Amino acid sequence: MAAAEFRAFQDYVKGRAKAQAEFDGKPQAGLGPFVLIGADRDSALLERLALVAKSIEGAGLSSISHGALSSVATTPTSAVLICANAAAESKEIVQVGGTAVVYVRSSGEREAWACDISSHEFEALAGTDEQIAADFSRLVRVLRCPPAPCLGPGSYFVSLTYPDVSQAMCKGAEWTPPPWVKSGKGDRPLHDGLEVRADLLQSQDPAFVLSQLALVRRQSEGLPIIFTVRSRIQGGNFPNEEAPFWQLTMIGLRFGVEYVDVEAGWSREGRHTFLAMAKRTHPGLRVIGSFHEIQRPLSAVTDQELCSLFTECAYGPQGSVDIVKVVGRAESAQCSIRVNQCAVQMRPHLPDSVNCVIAICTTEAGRLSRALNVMLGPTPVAHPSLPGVAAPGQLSALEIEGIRQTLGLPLNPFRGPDRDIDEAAKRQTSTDKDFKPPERTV
Ligand SMILES: O=C1C[C@@](O)(C(=O)O)C[C@@H](O)[C@@H]1O
Repeated sequence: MAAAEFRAFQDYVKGRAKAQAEFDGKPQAGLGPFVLIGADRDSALLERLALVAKSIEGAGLSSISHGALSSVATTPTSAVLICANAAAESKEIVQVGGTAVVYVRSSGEREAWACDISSHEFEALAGTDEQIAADFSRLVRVLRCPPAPCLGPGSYFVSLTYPDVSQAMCKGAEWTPPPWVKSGKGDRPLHDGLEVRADLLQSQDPAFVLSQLALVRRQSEGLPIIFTVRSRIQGGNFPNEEAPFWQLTMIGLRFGVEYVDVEAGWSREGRHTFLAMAKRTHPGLRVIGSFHEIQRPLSAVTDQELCSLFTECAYGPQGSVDIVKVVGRAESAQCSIRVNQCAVQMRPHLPDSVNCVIAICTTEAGRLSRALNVMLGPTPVAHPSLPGVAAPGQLSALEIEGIRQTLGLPLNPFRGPDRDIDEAAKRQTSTDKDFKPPERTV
């Protein structure tokens, strides 16, 4: 990691430094120049991508210069600085706050020197110039532009459960979006976001995770990526240890995901430090503050405890959490109603930065909560073509709309009639899928 803030956070995670970053609510203020590094053989690619970065409205990049890494300190913050083959250079760049150093490469081996001195990484997957430019623009926007409108009520994001997403994506010249992205009619994307559950991937090796993210972004039809690392105690498959969680979450930032999920079960100090760093260096990033209260049934959680979970999810530097998500474990339909009511009650007391709330329950008894959540915030969903559901009781968007219809609730008022939810889901339901809960540790 090269940018000063990234290095400081890595040191913090390794226990070598105290939390120090403060976030002043003006994330743009700390941005430095935008640096592209890469091997000599990729210099034409670097030149092309510098032009792409410069053309992005709102990114504040008005010129391109060429030079050595050591010239970063004197490069204007409005410049894209191209440093081809910076291998032999000093690491002075680590001292320059707010500077994004993007390691650009065409497919192939990652070079250790470039990984070491970069804060971000862009692999240009095979494809047309337009496809590569579209992928790169997304990284630039997260790093330089204000965030896109936040996912909100009525929207659905699919929780991907592939151990390897290449199972669902063709790697050939003609990239075909999978059915959880594009409807049979092919007019508009079916969902509003794609959640990459890094803990469910077959490997958490940085190179593998980065390549999975690159595939998803290429196939996403512009849908934002939500990057999640869920530990076992939180209903996922990752160890219940905080430092490895931050390290893997940093891989999501390194790639340039649009949303990151931060579980409120981790230490306040860790969350505060991470959020301060992440929001300062990624003005386009959105944060979902989550809590999974699933080790005990909701009947064992008092109203006061349940309400305070919403507040805890919003904890962080001012303005840093965009969405609050509380997940409980239901034993009856009553639990769904309770979690929903609690969300409605707490909503006005959350910080202004919180755009919306997600309040759902796991288990089959909790399905009602998913149908009710449609009015509160984005709803995580399954899809029949995925290998399984991400949580017990998770439903597809079509199933959720079906429940609303059956119960006589207003059909999703945020989705126009032109928005086909899913043809494939009419043939098979997500409930046919097996869910193998990770082993319980408590
Ligand atoms: O937090 C959530 C909610 C979820 O656990 C569910 O119950 O649908 C599924 C997860 O993938 C997601 O990150």
